[in-house]
Amino acid sequence: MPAQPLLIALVSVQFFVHALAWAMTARMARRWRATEGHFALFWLFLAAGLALFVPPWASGSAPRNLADLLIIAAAMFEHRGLALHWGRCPRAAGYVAGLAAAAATVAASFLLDNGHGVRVAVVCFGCGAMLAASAGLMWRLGRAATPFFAPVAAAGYALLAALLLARGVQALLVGATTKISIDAPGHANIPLAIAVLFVGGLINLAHIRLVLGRVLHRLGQQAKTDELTGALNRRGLLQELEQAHAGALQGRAGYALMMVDVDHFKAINDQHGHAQGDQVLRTVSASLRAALRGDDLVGRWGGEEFCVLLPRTRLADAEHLAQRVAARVAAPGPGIRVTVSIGVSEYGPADADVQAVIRRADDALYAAKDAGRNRVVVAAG
Ligand SMILES: Nc1nc2c(ncn2[C@@H]2O[C@H](COP(=O)(O)OP(=O)(O)OP(=O)(O)O)[C@@H](O)[C@H]2O)c(=O)[nH]1
Repeated sequence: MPAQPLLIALVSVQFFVHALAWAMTARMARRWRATEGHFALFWLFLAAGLALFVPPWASGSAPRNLADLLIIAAAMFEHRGLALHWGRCPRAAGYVAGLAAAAATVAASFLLDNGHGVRVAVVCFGCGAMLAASAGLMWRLGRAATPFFAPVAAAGYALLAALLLARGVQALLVGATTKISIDAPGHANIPLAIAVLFVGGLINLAHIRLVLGRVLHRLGQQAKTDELTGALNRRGLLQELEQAHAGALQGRAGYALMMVDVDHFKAINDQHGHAQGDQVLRTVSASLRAALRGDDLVGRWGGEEFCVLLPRTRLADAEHLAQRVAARVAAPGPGIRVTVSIGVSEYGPADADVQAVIRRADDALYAAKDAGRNRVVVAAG
């Protein structure tokens, strides 16, 4: 197969993959609604711009100038779509000003008939600036999600931007042929075509991996969060408890536990309805978090029962915290007034696993219920 059709076919495939990557990652990250308009406009402007390079328009100077502006506009929509995807919303005014400056330059060069160098430079600078902005965006925004792939995407965008900017400077210095053929011998567009092909592929892969990282992170968070209260669910808290226990067994600091149960919750449901009961659970969960310290972890153990992990805490301090929690929940407020019973236990070196510590806190909780509720009972060590 001759080189030119092969390269054109490969570059087209690259653009197609880019479209697929965009649509797929936007859907995965639930950013499709925010970006689909930009996606459509990117392809519309790109297709219209590229169409103007095809006969019968290909030979005219005016269509070529229009094509350049359409391609710059496409690059702008690509960049803004990317920014919206990552939760940024750049002001439209900046793009409009950039496009207006490009249009003015192209129009001036067209009127003054001062050659094609300016035209090529404008399209290279316009698209290069957008790619450089995308590089900055990927660097800043993606870094926190998946450290390796964000710099890869940023470097890909930066490389393409540098190539385009260099091509623009070259066009200004030595002029540019109107011929866009990508395999004409010695033609300056060959490195650009190859860069689009390979670096574009790399960017797409990095972007897919970045979005996957975010989606997996979100799913991981969801898997250990209780939907009703926003606290950890039983699985999430158990993971934390097992980690704390393993650390304590290895000689790191111990921990204490609180089992917190809402008193007479069935009666609250019966009197006020299930929705009000749900609201009580949210309020109790929020009160627990508000009464505790930054690294204490609250989880919903099931039904109306909560479990709290108190890292690096001795029994006496845990009891004090439990009293504070009980007082806070029982404090008068706008909603239904409830009280809680709390059982407290502490890790001991004889506890082979975390279940032993949980069992002691549970027994203490039952003792609090038996003793009349609305109280704190501390498990014997
Ligand atoms: N609204 C609501 N109710 C729930 C939820 N999960 C469990 N429950 C209800 O919580 C009630 C728990 O009742 P019991 O186990 O008898 O406990 P209690 O009434 O709090 O009694 P004591 O714990 O002995 O003070 C049951 O009626 C469950 O249906 C929930 O997610 N939302």
